[in-house]
Amino acid sequence: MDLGTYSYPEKKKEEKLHYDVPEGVDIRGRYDHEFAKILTKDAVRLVAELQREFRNHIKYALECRREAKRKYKEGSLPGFDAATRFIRDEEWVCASVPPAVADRKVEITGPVERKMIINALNSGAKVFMADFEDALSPNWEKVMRGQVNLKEAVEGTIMFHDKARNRVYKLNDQTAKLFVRPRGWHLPEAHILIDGEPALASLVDFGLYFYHNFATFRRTQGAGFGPFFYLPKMEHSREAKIWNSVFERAEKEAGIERGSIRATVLIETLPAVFQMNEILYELRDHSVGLNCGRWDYIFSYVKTFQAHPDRLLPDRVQVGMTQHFMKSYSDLLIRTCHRRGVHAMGGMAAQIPIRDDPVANEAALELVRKDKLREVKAGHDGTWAAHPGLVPSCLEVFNSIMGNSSPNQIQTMKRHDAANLTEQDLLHRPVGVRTMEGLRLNTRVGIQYVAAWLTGSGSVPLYNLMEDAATAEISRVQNWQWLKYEVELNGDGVGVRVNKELFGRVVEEEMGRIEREVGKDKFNKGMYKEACKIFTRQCTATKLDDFLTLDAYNHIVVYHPKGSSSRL
Ligand SMILES: CC(=O)SCCNC(=O)CCNC(=O)[C@H](O)C(C)(C)COP(=O)(O)OP(=O)(O)OC[C@H]1O[C@@H](n2cnc3c(N)ncnc32)[C@H](O)[C@@H]1OP(=O)(O)O
Ligand SMILES: O=CC(=O)O
Ligand SMILES: [Mg+2]
Repeated sequence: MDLGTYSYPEKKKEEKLHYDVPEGVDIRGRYDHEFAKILTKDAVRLVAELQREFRNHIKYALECRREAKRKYKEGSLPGFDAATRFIRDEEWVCASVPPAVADRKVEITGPVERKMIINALNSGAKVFMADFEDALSPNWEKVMRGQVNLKEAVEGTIMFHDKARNRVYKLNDQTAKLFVRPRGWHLPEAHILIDGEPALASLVDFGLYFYHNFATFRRTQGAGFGPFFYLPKMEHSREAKIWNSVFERAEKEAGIERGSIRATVLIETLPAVFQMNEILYELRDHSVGLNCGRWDYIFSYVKTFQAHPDRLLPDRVQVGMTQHFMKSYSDLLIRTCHRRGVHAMGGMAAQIPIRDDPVANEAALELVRKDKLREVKAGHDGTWAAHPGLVPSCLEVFNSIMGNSSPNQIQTMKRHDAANLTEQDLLHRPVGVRTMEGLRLNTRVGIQYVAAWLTGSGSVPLYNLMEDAATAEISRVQNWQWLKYEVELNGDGVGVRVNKELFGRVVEEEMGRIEREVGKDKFNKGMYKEACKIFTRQCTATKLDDFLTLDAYNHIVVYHPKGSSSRL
């Protein structure tokens, strides 16, 4: 048994080896005999077929996003769509919840890394959301190893040998149920070319995982259903409709019943909050709820209102779930999901355990408990935990309100009171102040996150909080917006305005602080200077980049054989 260490083919041989792919497909990622077991001709054929069938729909959906953005930039506000009022008004429900995932009180999340997968599946959480998205830096090695790891996880054979600690990790008898989050529609997988174009990362992650695991998963985990997915960053129900068609196509290909695949959609963009019924409607045979992706939601609020200086956010730390627009979003999500018979999942508190400081650790845990108590009392059926150390507390809070034996509150917390939430509630201006420390923290966190991402870590602990692509995006777009409008830092009492000169000084000083904090050696060996360049450019660009990771992705693409050209 291979315990997580891989023997690579000799260099000379490696260059001659290549993946056996179907016509029209070219794989530019490094050859590895483990990856070749994932990139089989039939598995890649499914990905290629999905891409050929859906690429134009996806391109159109992305074009619609750009068109909506143009309107918001001209002053429009997102809102409910009059044309789909009938979907919101009529009574209908989604397909019933698969018994295997009726209870989702606590879901742990984490990147698709071997040790993390084993720890997460063993954590005592009901579900593990294995992430190719916010928590992963999607370089070729991570993405492909992630697929290898998930296959072994579904087969139940996954193991890891931590040689330094002489510790072997393997699965317990009882494990969490697996959900997989593929990357968003906007991201390419540059190492796979289909008909000369980069593959759509969502379809690569979905297609390869589905192909290799659907049969085993349905037998061992899903009790006849599955596989299960989380779907990120959608802005409109037309995007959910594409996913629904992708699922139907995959089910047909696999010869399994329609409605076997189930997915929870993250409501994590501002436009999508006005489309929750419509999204569930499109996916009604494949849905298993919605989730409050609070961090991307805040990012999306800034992005949507990038040209609305009257809607600037206060410091990032002040934009919590008790802000009126955030509370309204969570209440409406619960109301919508329960009316349609599916789970209303809560989101991620950013606090993580603080190992070396019991007092600070207890304070962090208390913040998490408070957040979870608010969620369960509001009617959420479950929540996310970033770390195994948080799972018992989250579970205890949910059980204390729901009772150990109730799997969810779908039928008991209808939240009729939230039916009257308006566009004004959902767009309510956030309250709070902006400070120099807010600007500094955004900068310090943003640069360190990008540095980690460039070296292969998509989720990192920074200042005792979990940081991932979604939280880092808030830091980036907030700096951009403050710079663009030269806002006054009104919380410090000194009335300083943010401009390029001030920002330049802040970047320099914060780079100095990072160097002191991480140490000269780590700083010099790391990618902090490159990260600083990327982050600073994005904060000061005239036009706001849609995603931090799109630009940064170009820095982690490695073609094989080396030197072959990029077609991104
Ligand atoms: C906005 C969103 O999209 S949220 C969802 C996406 N984000 C995430 O999924 C973040 C998930 N969390 C993490 O990645 C990690 O908890 C981090 C990076 C924040 C902190 O990780 P670490 O610094 O390794 O934490 P720490 O040192 O306390 O870990 C202790 C142990 O718990 C494990 N662990 C920590 N987090 C997780 C996790 N989420 N899943 C599984 N195991 C975990 C570690 O691997 C380590 O295991 P070991 O004792 O066997 O070696
Ligand atoms: O994906 C979750 C989020 O909060 O963003
Ligand atoms: Mg997100």
